[in-house]
Amino acid sequence: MRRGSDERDEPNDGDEDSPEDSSRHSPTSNISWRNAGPVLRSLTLSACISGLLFGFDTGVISSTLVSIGSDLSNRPLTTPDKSIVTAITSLLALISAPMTGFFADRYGRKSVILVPALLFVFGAVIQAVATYVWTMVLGRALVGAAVGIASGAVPLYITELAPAELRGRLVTVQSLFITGGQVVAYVLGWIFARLPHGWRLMVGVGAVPAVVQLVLLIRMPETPRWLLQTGQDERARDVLIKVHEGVPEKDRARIVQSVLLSVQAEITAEDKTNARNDSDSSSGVRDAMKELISIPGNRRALTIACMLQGLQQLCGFNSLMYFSATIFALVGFTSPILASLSIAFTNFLLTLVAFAWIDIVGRRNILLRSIPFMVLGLLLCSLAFSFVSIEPARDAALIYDAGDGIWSWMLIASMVLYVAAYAVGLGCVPWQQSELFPLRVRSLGSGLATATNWSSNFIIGMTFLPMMNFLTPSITFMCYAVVCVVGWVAIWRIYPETAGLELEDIGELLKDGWSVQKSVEGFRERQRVLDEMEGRSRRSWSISSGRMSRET
Ligand SMILES: O[C@H]1[C@H](O)[C@@H](O)[C@H](O)[C@@H](O)[C@H]1O
Repeated sequence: MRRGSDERDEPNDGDEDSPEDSSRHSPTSNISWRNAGPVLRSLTLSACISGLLFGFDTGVISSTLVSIGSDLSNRPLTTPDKSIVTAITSLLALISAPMTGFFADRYGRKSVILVPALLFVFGAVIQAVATYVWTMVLGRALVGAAVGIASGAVPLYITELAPAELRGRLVTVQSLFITGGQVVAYVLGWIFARLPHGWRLMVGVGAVPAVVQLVLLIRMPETPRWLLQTGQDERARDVLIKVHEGVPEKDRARIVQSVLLSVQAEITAEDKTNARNDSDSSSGVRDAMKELISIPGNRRALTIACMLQGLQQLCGFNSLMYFSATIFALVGFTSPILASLSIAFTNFLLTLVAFAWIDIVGRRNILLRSIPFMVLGLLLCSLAFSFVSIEPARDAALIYDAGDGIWSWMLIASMVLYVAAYAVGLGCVPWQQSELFPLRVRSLGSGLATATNWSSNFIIGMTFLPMMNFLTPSITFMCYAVVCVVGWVAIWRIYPETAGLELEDIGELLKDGWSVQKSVEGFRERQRVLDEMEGRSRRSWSISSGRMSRET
């Protein structure tokens, strides 16, 4: 595969630097997923259980609502009951997400993953034993608070631990767990719905992975960046050595030293800025907030991170996640849950493609190439909806398909196209948010970007059904297509390629402008170097095994 090519004309942002500039600090280690080493793998996996719970708890609600019957407060759920039980999770997530920054700086990155793991356990148990609507709401609220914190803290933890070449992939493991959790939720919902009071099992089962995560995480280390920031240099070095276990020993010392030096340089520079600002500073968070907004590089990082997170939700994806079964039932599918499982499953499968490509093709490139397919999928949906009339009267006889069922199938095919394109790009790339921010404002910036994600998620959840009713389904899907087009232009103009760069270099990149052109050239250069290194190691392997082949 050709690596990292971005054939489109890039907007010229006036950068004069040579392409090598943006890659020169990166201690290219040629580390790969296969030689990532057990420490790095278990770190990622244990952190990502939060992703599984995030996906599970957001996916399980649709089947839960239809199976509760009169088990809560001795009466069937009313529409306001259903709305509050659903919305409280996103609401608490959007309130708790910005707090991640404060706690992550003060108590460490690992602690802010441990707390949501506990909340997930309590939330699941409270829901499973709930006998009143308000107890169920309390359980959903705890789970929401956990999802909000974990969704920002996990990418932060992994971003700060991962070697540059693997960062994109390792953060994408979280997305794999989220989408996998959604598939599990749909399948379990489908199975448990047949049992009496099966919904209690559906929600209670979420406690199991949370307990596993608590046990695993207790033995995991803090991130080297946070350790250095809090003066624990030796521990930071030890963690870095473990993380780079898969790298040949002669390179490892050089890489660890280089990362240590660049983080320390960043901390020193930040200390100087702090000293200058000390006279008018009263609180850490206020200072960090001031720095985030007033320093142009930080402001750019925040704009990009919030733009991507907003776009991830405002493109309308979760309207399908939450309501696809309802849509498929309305257009006359006899097995709407199965049809909606196809949406969740496509989302999961194509996230695997993102996992394979994100560091090779690059974040920017993957978005610029996948969003046009989302637009196509949405326009086809919109077209199909104009030939399938939906009657909210729930009477199958009133469903009218001008093409004898063809348009209903066209609808599901175009939704699958849209979801596939979403999963490859927009479903994952925004979660790379933490890499955009310099150390001092990283946790705050990530928390705010996560809050943007949850606020936009809340907006879509609240507006989707009213839009379908008042604007028609055709126009609703057209609106999402317009959001995607606007998003594409914004990405093309301001999102530089960050794949393969050390965290400290990304800060440099955004200092003097959006640096799109420079970043794309730097990325191509890094890919060329990696290709050469790969070629060299393949050649030396062939020589040592006495099989020098022509191909190398
Ligand atoms: O990255 C995830 C993923 O794409 C999920 O499928 C979606 O439901 C979430 O909202 C999103 O944040």
